Amino acid sequence: MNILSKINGLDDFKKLNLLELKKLSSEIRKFLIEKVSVTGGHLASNLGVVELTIALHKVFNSPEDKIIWDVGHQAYVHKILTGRKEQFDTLRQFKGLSGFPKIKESIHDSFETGHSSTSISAGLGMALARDLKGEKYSIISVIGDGALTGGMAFEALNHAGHSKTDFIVVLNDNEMSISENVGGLSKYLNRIRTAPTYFKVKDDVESLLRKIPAIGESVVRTAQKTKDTIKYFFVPGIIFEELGFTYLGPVNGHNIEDLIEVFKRAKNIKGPILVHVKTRKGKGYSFAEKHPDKFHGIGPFNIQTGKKLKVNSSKTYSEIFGEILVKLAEKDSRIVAITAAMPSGTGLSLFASKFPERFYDVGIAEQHAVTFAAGLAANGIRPVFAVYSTFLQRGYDQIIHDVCLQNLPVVFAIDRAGIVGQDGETHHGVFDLSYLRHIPNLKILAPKDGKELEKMLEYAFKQESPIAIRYPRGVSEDLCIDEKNNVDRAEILRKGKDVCIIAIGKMVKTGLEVSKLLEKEGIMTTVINSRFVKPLDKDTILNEIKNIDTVITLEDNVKSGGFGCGVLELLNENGIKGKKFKIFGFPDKFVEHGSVDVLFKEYKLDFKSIALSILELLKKKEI
Ligand SMILES: Cc1ncc(C[n+]2csc(CCOP(=O)(O)OP(=O)(O)O)c2C)c(N)n1
Ligand SMILES: CC(=O)[C@@H](O)[C@H](O)COP(=O)(O)O
Ligand SMILES: [Mg+2]
Repeated sequence: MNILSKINGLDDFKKLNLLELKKLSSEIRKFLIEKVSVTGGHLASNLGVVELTIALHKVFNSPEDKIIWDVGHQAYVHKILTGRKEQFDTLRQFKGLSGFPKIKESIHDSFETGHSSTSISAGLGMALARDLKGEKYSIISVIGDGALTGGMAFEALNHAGHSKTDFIVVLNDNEMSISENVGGLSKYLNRIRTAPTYFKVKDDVESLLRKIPAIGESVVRTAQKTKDTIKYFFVPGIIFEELGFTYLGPVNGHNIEDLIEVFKRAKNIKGPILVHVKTRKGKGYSFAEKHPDKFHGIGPFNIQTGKKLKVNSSKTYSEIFGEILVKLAEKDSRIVAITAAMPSGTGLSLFASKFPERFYDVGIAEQHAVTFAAGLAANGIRPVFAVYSTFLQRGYDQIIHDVCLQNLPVVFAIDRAGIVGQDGETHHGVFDLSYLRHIPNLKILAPKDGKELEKMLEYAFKQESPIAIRYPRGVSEDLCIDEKNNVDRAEILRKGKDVCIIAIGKMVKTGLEVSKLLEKEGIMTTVINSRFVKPLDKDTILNEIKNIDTVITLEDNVKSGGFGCGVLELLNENGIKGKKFKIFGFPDKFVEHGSVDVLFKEYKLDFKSIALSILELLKKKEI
């Protein structure tokens, strides 16, 4: 690591010659593999953008010039070059280096990302602000071919193209989203990947055509009028040209010289430019090149074998969901499944292989996915949209306007609800209970374990109205199962006279642990597994708290507008007064990255901290 060890920031980097840059790219790859094999992280995307990032930083001058990384999972090389390589041992750990761009981490991180397809909108906003202030520098948005499938990216291209402002979009095309990329645009990009590199602007082609006697003026006129002409054959990125961009490319994204040349050219052309760069996801590490999906986001692994280090044999909630869905779909041919570019993460791969004709990967298009599900349901099909809690935030209006207003039987299987861990602020699923609970017609459930998820899914497909089931990231630890108890009622797990704990989802386990700990202190608790966030099982809850002075709720959602607020509303509406009441959930702040256990302790939501808080509460008089 001769060259890398001497680089402590962009000033050192800027002095390197081409040969040194080439060596540096190999050293960076080795460094990334070594570090991510220990901490885990988004390896394959970063291995693919080594030369691209080097060339960008060689041609542009960060932080004056601003680079915006779409999704931001591929910004590790940028972090290395901008003075953060020493922090890589702490990557994605609590208080350590974030896996995404963070303004507080560096002045070279000009905009924060985590969710996809935002970089062009943000870049355009920054470019137009620059123009308004009369300033001069470059703004570069780097977006992947997967992120380009998101609707926002198109909205922004449409706006940027006619804005005529100086703005560069770098399309990092590796033919992959997390899984294989999907859709018509992806097919179009595949076609133009093989075209010769094209550095001229569309107008040049027209003047070239004019000079060919056999073609001449009339063809140019026709070319200007119709889309199906020779002009479209000559200009590979015509879609972008028609939107108002100058298209440059396709360029080999692993050739630093070519990249430097194209970026220099882009820097000097006026108006919006799109540079199409072809890269290979996982480049330089055979296992990641072969399985870019597995190495997209990976836990600690063995570098020699490419195998994950920690293998937990228990099933994850996603796997359980996928398996049950297949069973249900075998019995009911109306059941179909939708994903927005997360087939494996949501556990839908099995369903996709069993029922390819009933499986839809719509790309990174959560809004479309929700309304598409509404359309299917409106025409007699039973869709389930399996989606991470944080990404469903994108579909909020569609849930209200297209699904719930018409009371359509769409099932939302909301994965990664609660704290997800190392991805941090942008990815924790701690808002869903609050952004869903106030929507009329929607039922919201959360299972205490995998077995209950199974029952809840069966229940969901029997409903004639929308229903959301939310469950956490990771493996399910089975608690007790009450065969007689249907999931349409709350479940009483323990009975006690001093405190009533009403818990939802994975916090039911915590509730039981709290209860056992308090019992050692002579405090007897009732523990209710609410199962429903909405509608609450009013009869069970009111009956159980009748003779108990202290009521607490547990949830892995923010407190504001969440499950506890729902219980509080229930008590209020039923005239229940004079009890001590406390909501345990996440506070009104963005929760940082770190392991799930560490974060629960940090926010005093582990069972010991909760038990201590309850003891405090019992000492106090009424609140
Ligand atoms: C709104 C949203 N939906 C889903 C995701 C999950 N996600 C993260 S990266 C990714 C694939 C992105 O593909 P691409 O932009 O081509 O980048 P690559 O990993 O290929 O470099 C997906 C689906 C996300 N971050 N944001
Ligand atoms: C960057 C991104 O949004 C995804 O890659 C996400 O990190 C996946 O999370 P899981 O590891 O929970 O599937
Ligand atoms: Mg890609």
